[in-house]
Amino acid sequence: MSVVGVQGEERHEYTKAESRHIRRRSLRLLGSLLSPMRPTLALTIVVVLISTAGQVAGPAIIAYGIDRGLPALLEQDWFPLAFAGGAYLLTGLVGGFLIAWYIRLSARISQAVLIDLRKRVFLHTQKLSLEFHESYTSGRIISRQTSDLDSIRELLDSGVNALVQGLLYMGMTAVMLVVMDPVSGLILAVALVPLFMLTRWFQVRSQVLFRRSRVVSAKLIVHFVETMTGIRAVKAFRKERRNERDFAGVVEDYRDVNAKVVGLFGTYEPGLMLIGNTTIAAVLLFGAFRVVDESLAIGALLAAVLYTRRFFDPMEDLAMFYNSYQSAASALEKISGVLEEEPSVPDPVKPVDLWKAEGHVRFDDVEFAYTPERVILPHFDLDIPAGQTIALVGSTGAGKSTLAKLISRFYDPSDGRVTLDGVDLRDLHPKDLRRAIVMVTQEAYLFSGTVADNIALGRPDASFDEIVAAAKAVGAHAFIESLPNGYDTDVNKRGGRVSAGQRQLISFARAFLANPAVLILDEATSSLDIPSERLVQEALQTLLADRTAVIIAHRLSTVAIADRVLVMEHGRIVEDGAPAELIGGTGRFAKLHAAWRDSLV
Ligand SMILES: Nc1ncnc2c1ncn2[C@@H]1O[C@H](COP(=O)(O)OP(=O)(O)OP(=O)(O)O)[C@@H](O)[C@H]1O
Repeated sequence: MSVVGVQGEERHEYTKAESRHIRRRSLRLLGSLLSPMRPTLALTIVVVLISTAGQVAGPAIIAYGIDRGLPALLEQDWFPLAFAGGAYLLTGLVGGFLIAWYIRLSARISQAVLIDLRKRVFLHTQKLSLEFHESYTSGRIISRQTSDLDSIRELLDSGVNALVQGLLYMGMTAVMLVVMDPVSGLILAVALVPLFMLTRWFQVRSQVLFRRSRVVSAKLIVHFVETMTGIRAVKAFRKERRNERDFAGVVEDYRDVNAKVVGLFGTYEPGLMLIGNTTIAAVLLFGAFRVVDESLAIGALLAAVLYTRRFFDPMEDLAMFYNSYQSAASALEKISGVLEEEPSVPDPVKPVDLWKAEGHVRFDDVEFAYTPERVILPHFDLDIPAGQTIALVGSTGAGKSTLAKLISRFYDPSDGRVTLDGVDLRDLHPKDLRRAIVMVTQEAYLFSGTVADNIALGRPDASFDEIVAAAKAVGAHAFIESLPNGYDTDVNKRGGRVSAGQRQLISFARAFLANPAVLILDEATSSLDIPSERLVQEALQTLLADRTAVIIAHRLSTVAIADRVLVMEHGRIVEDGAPAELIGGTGRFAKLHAAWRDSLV
C-alpha cells in the first residue's frame, strides 16, 4: 500500500484498501483527540439529545392541543389546551437553555481538540528526521499547520453543531412521524430512496473534488512560500514572469475545482427541495383523504405535515456543512498522514549514556543511500582520533555533506555503523549525542531574538558573562558591541541586520559555548572579504582547539590549519594525509592546491 504516512498525499483517488487505511487512520486520530474529553463529551451528548427531543415534541403538542384541547374547550374544559400551551412554552424555554449549554460544551471540546491537534502537528513535524523535511517541502508543512487546521477549526466552530443537531433532529422527527401517523411515515420512507441516491451521488463526486481542492490550495501555498523564501534567487534570475505564469496556472486549477464544487451544489440543493416538496404534497394529499374519512385527526395531519417539512429542514444545512465536513475530513486525512510518519532516525530503546565524550569517531563498513536506487557511500571506513582536525575536500556531489550528516546522525547508515568513542550513534542517548556533536551549517541560521539569545542556543543555561566570553574567544565581541543595542540587538530588526561573515562569527560563538567534543563545520562558500576572512580564520583556530573537527573546506586557506586532509570522490576517500604531505605529492589535492596558489599570484 502506498499511502502510509504522507505517501500518495497528492493523489485524489485511492483503491478501496487505501481508502480504508486512510479512514481508519483519521478515525483513530479523532478518537485519540476526543478521548481525554470523554466526560464532557458524554454530558454534551445527553444535553443535545434532550434539547433536540424538546424541539421535536413541538408538532406533537400542537396536535394534542388541536385534537384534544379544542374539543375539550367546547365543553368548557380549559385544562388540555392550557396543558398543551404550557408544555409548548416549557419545551421552548428548556430547549433554549439546553441549546445554549450545548453550544458552550461543544465549544470547549472543539477548542481542546484543536489545541491538542496543533501541538501534535508541530511537535511531531519537529521530531521527524531531516530525511522527511528534505523531501516534504516547507510549503506543504505550512499548509498542514494553516489551511488544514483552519478547515478543521471551521467545522468544529460551526459545522459540527449543525451536523449533530441536524442528524439527531432528522432521526427523531422520522420516529415521531412513524409513531403519530405510520402512513405518512411510509411515504417518507419511500422518499428516502431518491434522497439517499441523490446524497450518495453528491458525496462520491464532492469527495473527489474536495480532495482535489485541498491539493490545489496546498500547491498555492507551496508556490507562495517557495517564491517568498527564495525571493533573492527569483529576482536575481528574473524568474518573476515564469512564476507569474505558473501561479496563474495553479490559480486557474483552483478556480476550476471551485466552479465544479459550486456546480455540484447547484444540482444537489434543488434536487433536495424537489424531493422535500413532493413528499410534503404526498403526505398532505393522503392525509386529507383520511381526514375526510375520519381515519386521521386533523391535528395529527398538521403534525405529520410539520414533521415531514421539518425532516427536510436540516437537509440544506447538512448539505452546506457537508462542504466544511469534507474539507475537514480530507484535512484530517492529510494531518493523520503526517502524524503517521515515523522519524527515520529513531531514538534508542536502551540509550547509552556518554557523559564526557572524547571525540573518537569511526565509520565501520558504512554503506549509505538516500534512496534505494542510488548508493552514495558504497563502502566507507574512516577512523578520526579524538582531537584531530580534518579538512574534507572534493568535487561537488562527492558526498562530503552526506558524511557530515552521518556523523551528526541526521541520517543513519544503510549498513555498517558510525561510532563515537566506540558507541554506535544509534544507541547513544540523544541528549549526549547533541551535546557531543555539533554541526555548524553553511547558512549559519539566526533565529528571531537577540544576538545573546542566538549565542545562548549553544548552551541555554549559560550566563551572560559566558556568552560574552564565547563571543570574545571567536573574535565576535567587537562587532557585537558596535551594534545598536550590543548583545540585546534583535537580529531581525532593522539595524540589527548582520553580514554573512558576522553571522558566521555568531554561529561560531554559539558552537564555542556548546563546547562539543566533535565539531562539524560546513564552511560557507560565499567568499568573504580579506579582513573578514582573516577574522573568521582566526576564530576557527580558537574554535577547533582541543576537539575533534571535521571541516568541509571550500577555502583552501582553511586546509592549512587541518591536521589531516581527506579528498573525496564519488563517495570514496581517494587521498588521505597531512596537508604538507599531500601538497608535496602528485595527487589530486596537489593539483588543486597548485591551481589555487597560481590564482593568488
Ligand atoms: N536528501 C537527499 N536525497 C537524495 N539524494 C541526495 C540528498 N542529498 C544529497 N543527495 C545526493 O548525494 C550525493 C552527495 O551529496 P552531498 O551533498 O553529500 O555532496 P557534497 O560533496 O557535500 O557536495 P557539495 O560540495 O556540492 O555540497 C549527491 O549526488 C546528491 O545528489
